[in-house]
Amino acid sequence: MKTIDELLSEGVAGRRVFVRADLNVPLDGTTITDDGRIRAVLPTVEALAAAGARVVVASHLGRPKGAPDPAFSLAPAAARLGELLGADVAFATDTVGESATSTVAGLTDGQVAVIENLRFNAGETSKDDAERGAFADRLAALADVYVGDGFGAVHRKHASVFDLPARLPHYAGHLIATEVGVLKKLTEDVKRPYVVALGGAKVSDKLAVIDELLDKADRLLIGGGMAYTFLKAKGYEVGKSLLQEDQLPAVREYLERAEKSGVELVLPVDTLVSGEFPDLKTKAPAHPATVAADAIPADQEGLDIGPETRKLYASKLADAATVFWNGPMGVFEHPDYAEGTKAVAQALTDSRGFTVVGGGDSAAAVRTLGFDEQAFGHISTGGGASLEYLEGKTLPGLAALED
Ligand SMILES: Nc1ncnc2c1ncn2[C@@H]1O[C@H](COP(=O)(O)OP(=O)(O)OP(=O)(O)O)[C@@H](O)[C@H]1O
Ligand SMILES: O=C(O)[C@H](O)COP(=O)(O)O
Repeated sequence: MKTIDELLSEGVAGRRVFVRADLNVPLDGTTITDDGRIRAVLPTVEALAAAGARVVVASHLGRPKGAPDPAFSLAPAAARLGELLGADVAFATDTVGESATSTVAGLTDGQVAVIENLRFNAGETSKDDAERGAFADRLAALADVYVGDGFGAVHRKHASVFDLPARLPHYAGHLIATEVGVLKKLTEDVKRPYVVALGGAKVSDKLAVIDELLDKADRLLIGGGMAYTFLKAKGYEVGKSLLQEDQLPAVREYLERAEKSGVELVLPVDTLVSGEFPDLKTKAPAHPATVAADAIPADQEGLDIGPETRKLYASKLADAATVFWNGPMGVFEHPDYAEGTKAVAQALTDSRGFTVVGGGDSAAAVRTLGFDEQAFGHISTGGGASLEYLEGKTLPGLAALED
């Protein structure tokens, strides 16, 4: 894999460089609540701009349905990138149309532009190779060189991640190089006990990872939206909680395998529940109840791990030599459901082992809940991406950067 350092030594002045970043930041309306993913790509963008490149930054944001949707505009991220760079950043209001073409044509050496959310075009995420390829062709027309630096999206076989680098000379940016360097340590010579804590809401994406982790980790702690499919698989009622019904047979198999192989698969013993999802805007008090994990009422939804589980998980993390954590333990964006995530973050900061936090929301949680980033071994910008890397899978966005 060639890196940006090689590109810089070849010289980039006057060349149009397409930087595929992951600017998928959490938003409250148009306000960015955590800009970690924008900061993470700064070294690459700054180095290219300083070397006189005409930098075209592109990303997805959220999951719009293949057409423009103002709620998912990248405009706030472009503005924040400009603030962090201390420079004007041009913004194209489309991806490959008139605005993008003229914005890129108008760049002078050392200037930076951001184009609109790549997922406003159905070709970006299409499963059809030809449709993705056609979009990649149009993106390729905007640049001379490709730099992959959107680590959080390298597990996606999407046009800008997988097909575009095949069409241009391609290099890995600083963020991807750093992320891969750290995560490699967890696949090669991992110090034990190795404990993995999993939570979050992308349950269908992430349940499959457990299959592999059962062979690699010594202990798995399950929280967040992920937990309820496990509780259901054990025969408990989970009410209105997040549930991945179609994966119940697989989860039952995981429980059996863990039992046989001696891997500790630890599930919540209690949970905070409510009849309704909390208001994340007003943050009005939610008054959750605490119930045992096998006593979730039919009309209630589990929204955080409970106090006994917090203590249990802290104790299971205390002796870890290596910890990987992805996915908040609850709906941490609301203060009434943040304690589970805080307890796990605290246990990691107290740990003397090597600790890695992965994921857009997990990293945002650590920062917005007031933890010191320096107290963690590494904070990865990718959740799904880092999990799939740890699984040993070939990630499309990394494979595409190979020579
Ligand atoms: N019990 C729950 N019910 C519903 N949502 C939950 C629950 N627990 C956590 N969440 C939500 O999970 C979301 C984060 O999940 P997600 O899987 O996207 O993690 P992530 O760290 O961002 O990883 P990635 O980078 O792969 O997206 C948060 O917005 C949080 O509110
Ligand atoms: O938040 C993430 O994990 C990345 O930005 C990828 O987003 P996605 O899960 O919508 O592809």
